[in-house]
Amino acid sequence: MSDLHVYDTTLRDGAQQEGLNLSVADKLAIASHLDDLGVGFIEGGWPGANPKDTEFFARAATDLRLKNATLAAFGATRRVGGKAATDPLVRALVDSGAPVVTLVAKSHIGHVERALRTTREENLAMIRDTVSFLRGEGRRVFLDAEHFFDGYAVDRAYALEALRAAFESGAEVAALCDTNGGMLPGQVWDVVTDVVAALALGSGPGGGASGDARLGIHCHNDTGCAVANSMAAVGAGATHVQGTINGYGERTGNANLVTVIANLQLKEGREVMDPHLLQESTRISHAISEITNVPAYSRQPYTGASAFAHKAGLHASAIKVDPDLYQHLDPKHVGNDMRMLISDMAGRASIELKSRELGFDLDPEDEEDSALVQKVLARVKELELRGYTFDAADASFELLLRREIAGALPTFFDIESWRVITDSRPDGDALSEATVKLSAGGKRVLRTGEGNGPVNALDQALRLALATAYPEIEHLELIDFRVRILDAAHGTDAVTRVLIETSDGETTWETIGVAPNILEASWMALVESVTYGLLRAGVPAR
Ligand SMILES: CC(=O)SCCNC(=O)CCNC(=O)[C@H](O)C(C)(C)COP(=O)(O)OP(=O)(O)OC[C@H]1O[C@@H](n2cnc3c(N)ncnc32)[C@H](O)[C@@H]1OP(=O)(O)O
Ligand SMILES: CC(=O)C(=O)O
Repeated sequence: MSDLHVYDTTLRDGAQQEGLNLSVADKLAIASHLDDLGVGFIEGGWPGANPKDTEFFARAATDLRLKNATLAAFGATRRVGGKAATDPLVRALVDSGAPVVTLVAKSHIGHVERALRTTREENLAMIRDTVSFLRGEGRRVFLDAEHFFDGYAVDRAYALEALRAAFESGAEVAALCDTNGGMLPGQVWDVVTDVVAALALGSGPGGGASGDARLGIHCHNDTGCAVANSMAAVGAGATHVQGTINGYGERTGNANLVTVIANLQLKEGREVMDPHLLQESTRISHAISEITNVPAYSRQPYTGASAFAHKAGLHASAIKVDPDLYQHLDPKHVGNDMRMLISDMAGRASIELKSRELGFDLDPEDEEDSALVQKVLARVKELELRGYTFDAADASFELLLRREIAGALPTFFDIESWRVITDSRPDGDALSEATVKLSAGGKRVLRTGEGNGPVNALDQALRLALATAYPEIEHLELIDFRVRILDAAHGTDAVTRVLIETSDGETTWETIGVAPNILEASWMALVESVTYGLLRAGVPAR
């Protein structure tokens, strides 16, 4: 295994993302996932800065059993003119019990003079005093050299002096921070190369810094280069890399740690972590999205839902021969999957591969299968012209395919008719009432449902009508409903596209309906959603 430190700051810098607010329980749950992923260090927050972070460290001491990672507490150097030993925020770092303390310190002379409003000597004294004190308290100390790259451009000698002060006082790591995120990879490479030489680093164990000292990197993504900058720094000699899961962080975020690790390991051949743990990265990235309540970014490299999803027919036809022809690596390395998307850009190969993904092995050499593929393809193209979008409604595509394959789709129910009315009421609210007539379980059923809107009422009525024949329907929940008016420029020619997301508590699926009338489109998507739910549950037609 390589000697590179993998340092995660999701719980500290990640939590500085706009709209992200983690409870102590959330932080503990995320820390567990990070440990499962195999990161070396988990920065838990800033104890003393807010009660939540203080409590996190207190609870971590009793509730968190880390297998792989070491916990780090983040904080600042002591106050100007004070003493580390009596600084309450420095004391809180010790009291956190974390074995590692990461100190943010100024290395940019402009920040020393204008933000700290002190002298260059006092800033260096703050670094020395705080690092020495924490070392004396038995802590490993890492230093985050804030605004290092901008500071280096203004006064290289002073920026280096700040790092020397930290190392001479016993810091193990000095992480160069691109705090404003404005750097480009070439600049980072040049600066890190120079710092490694100037501080005579690179002669230590593992090709790292001399003695136990290491140079680290902490990048923000303001130029869209956080990952590339982190890679450049590691290439130039940094042996400690910081980042966050899903690239969370202040402003445009931090370097996405999974992307950095996967790049180093799978592209550059460095053994950063156990390959089995890397295979957990997609699952863990998504599990953490659930906790943060920030929707997973589908186009995220390696772990995104679309990272190995293929839409173009030409891609599919080559992938049929060998997936490597249109994929930069096997998604299994990061625990992701290849998926075929069906749309009007599909070709026969797309339909064949998607069918295989769904468990239907259609043989292109077989005349019947080939005709079926051609028919499905033609149907998809015709429907997409009318406003369907099957790449957002996988479940509806599966139903379309099954309708063409003899015996692949049971007839769960037959709709006779449906109707909705909406009443305005004296209290100002409007209430909708829907009536559905259908046959299921060998009986004709008529049910009425009420709802706060017409689609809600239709959903209720459909469920009531099916409940006796299919009690399994109780587990299905409509979780999202999206409407889009297409070709609105044509006024009355406009059609409505409705996408419905449904859950059975374990998984979710999307269905689609397209019609000139919004209620008709909604009804189509609802019927598809329920049909697919019954199919997934393995229920026989009754
Ligand atoms: C680059 C980064 O992202 S570093 C992480 C930043 N994270 C955060 O700021 C989140 C947590 N922060 C907080 O809760 C609060 O800002 C606290 C508790 C740390 C401080 O709060 P307050 O005492 O009210 O001070 P305030 O936030 O207004 O100002 C920060 C003070 O720290 C000083 N300071 C800034 N950097 C450092 C440093 N590296 N070392 C010592 N002091 C510093 C500032 O000069 C300022 O001093 P002043 O009060 O004499 O003006
Ligand atoms: C320390 C830190 O988060 C930064 O400089 O960006």
